[in-house]
Amino acid sequence: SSQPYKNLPPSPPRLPLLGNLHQLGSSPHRSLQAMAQTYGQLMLLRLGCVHVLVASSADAAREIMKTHDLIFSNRPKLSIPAKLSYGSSDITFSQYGEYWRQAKAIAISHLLSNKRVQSYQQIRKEETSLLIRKIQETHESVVNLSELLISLTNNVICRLALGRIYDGKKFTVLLEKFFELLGCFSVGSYIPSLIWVDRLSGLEQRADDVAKEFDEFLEGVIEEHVSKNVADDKGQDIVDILLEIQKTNKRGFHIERDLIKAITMDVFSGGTYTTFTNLEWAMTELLRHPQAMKKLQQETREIGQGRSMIIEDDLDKMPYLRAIIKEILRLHPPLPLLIPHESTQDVKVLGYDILAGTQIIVNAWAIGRDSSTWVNPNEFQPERFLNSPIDYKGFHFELIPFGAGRRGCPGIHFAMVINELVLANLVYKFDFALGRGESLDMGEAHGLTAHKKYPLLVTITSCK
Ligand code: HEM
Repeated sequence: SSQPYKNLPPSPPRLPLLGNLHQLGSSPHRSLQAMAQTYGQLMLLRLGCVHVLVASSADAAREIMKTHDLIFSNRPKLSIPAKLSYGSSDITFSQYGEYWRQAKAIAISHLLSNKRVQSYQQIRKEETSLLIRKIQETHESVVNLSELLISLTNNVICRLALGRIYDGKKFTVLLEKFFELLGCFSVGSYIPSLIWVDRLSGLEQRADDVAKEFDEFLEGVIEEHVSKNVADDKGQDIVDILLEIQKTNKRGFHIERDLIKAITMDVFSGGTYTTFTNLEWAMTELLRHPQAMKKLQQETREIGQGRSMIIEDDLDKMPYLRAIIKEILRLHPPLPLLIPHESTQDVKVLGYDILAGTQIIVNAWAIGRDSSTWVNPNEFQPERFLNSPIDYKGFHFELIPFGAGRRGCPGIHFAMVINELVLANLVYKFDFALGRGESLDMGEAHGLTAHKKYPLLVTITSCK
């Protein structure tokens, strides 16, 4: 090739123009895992015109997100996400640099800090009781748990971010369209000469339309905050905090209105479907594994002592709950391929030369199921975490559902308190059986997050 003196990672054979694109299939994390079994923990693909390095082992991930973290902290320019993030001027899709550093620092120290997350306790409690009440009061014999969980996560995020619930059909449909587009494959991002395919298919137009509609919605939300007509929560929501930082300019970093809107969108795009996906798979695996369900119920019922609800202070005393959540994140990371990174310099990784401008995909899904690290990697065995120091916070590279290093997820604590609280309460309050006709299909939907393809339908057999 054009770099004969370089020691490039192994590459599968490729087609002209497409490269390896046609091999990704509808479940890229699975196809890439299979390819890595032949080509190794670091392999170099060509997706259209783009060189893509795929990391499929904990060692390879550690090299990328720790040893050479700085070099790999850029994001590739992706045309559809750019349209949905004010031209990549948010945290998630912005290029590595001072702007991103400032924006991320705001998220970490002002919006998603432990103290801030703590301050939202009441909202989580209210929304969890509402979920319980909805289940108690349902007249249906079969409950669509997926629908209830998505509505819970949307409501919690809406209240924390925007100060009140926007649950009208219009907003729900807008969010759905937004996620669908984020997960869409854009041909033009990989084969620029085929950008017309995205135009012809209407993909670009749809992204522009959704971006515009979201922008108008967020403008309305900001106006409402500026004129202080927020109906619901008295505490400060994320829009309030951002407006205050803008006004006082206390970080010495001027916040444009677009950044306020872009960060608010990050909270939705980063926080809703991921959180929901985690809860949905947790309930699904528990229904498939009645022993684990029983053990978790016992744990919550011993701690709950017949009180009306599990509260956040109880969660620390529930090691089995935590083990279950880790096991779910290992088997079903909501973003199986994380979010792509990009290298900014030539660098040597595990003996291979990686060129500047290479796109990086870390297969967190495959790493979580790597048989050289995990015993019975495809089995749901939460006990494996009971006496194990392994955590998901980005220090143990065998379990990286939130990524790691500079680009790692800033919302881990924010998401996990919701998930622990909701899961603990669901199993504390109810006994479940599978809904009629539900055979627990384990299929994954295609798109941004690998949530369940079909909704989880359950029957409530008793209520405490
Ligand atoms: C179970 C829930 C969640 C999962 C599994 C998850 C996972 C991830 C992953 C895999 C990344 C990319 C890491 C990388 O590039 O290496 C990420 C980034 C990010 N997440 Fe999360 N996330 C979750 C919840 C949240 C929440 C609740 C928020 C905000 C309220 C959030 C905000 C973000 C942001 C802003 C980024 C971009 C960071 C950057 O590019 O510097 N996430 N998340």
